[in-house]
Amino acid sequence: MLFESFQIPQEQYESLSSSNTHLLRFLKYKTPEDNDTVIRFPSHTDKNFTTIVVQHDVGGLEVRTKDDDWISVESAPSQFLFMAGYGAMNRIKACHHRVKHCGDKDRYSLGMFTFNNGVFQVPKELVDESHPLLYNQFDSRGFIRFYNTPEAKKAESPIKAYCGVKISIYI
Ligand SMILES: O=C(O)CCC(=O)C(=O)O
Ligand SMILES: [Fe+2]
Repeated sequence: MLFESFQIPQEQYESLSSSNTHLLRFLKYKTPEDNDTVIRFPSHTDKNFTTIVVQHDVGGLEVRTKDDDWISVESAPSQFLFMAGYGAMNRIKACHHRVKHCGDKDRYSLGMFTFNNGVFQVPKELVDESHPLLYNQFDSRGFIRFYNTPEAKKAESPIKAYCGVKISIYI
């Protein structure tokens, strides 16, 4: 669906979408000991390709907008948040998100993390004069290993630090 929305022909994305691995993770956040609002999962972007999160009963998930405001994602049975993980599609930015959890109830959420296997390359349909190539092709598993290094941790954008296209200006 994601590739189709950018009018990428099926033969182009088939190899990308057929070599994915999905990880379904249940998360439980115990009732906080004090009653102040607590950041339970600090702001981050995911290191996989895309993520779907659904919250059960207790909300708290927030996403950061391009103006650096935080907006909360409603917790409703029919509400799923679909977000870009490393955001190497050239057009879609990685989604910064966090979890704030307060009150007197445990919080449960369910996340489905989709990983690319092998080498990821920005589809050429997403590169043009207004959208120059931002990322060199990279090994998705290699990026996961890089993500836990001190270099990635101090980078504003781990994916840019790993495989961002470096622009040289000659004067
Ligand atoms: O628990 C949530 O709502 C989000 C969890 C999350 O962001 C993560 O596991 O990467
Ligand atoms: Fe996350």
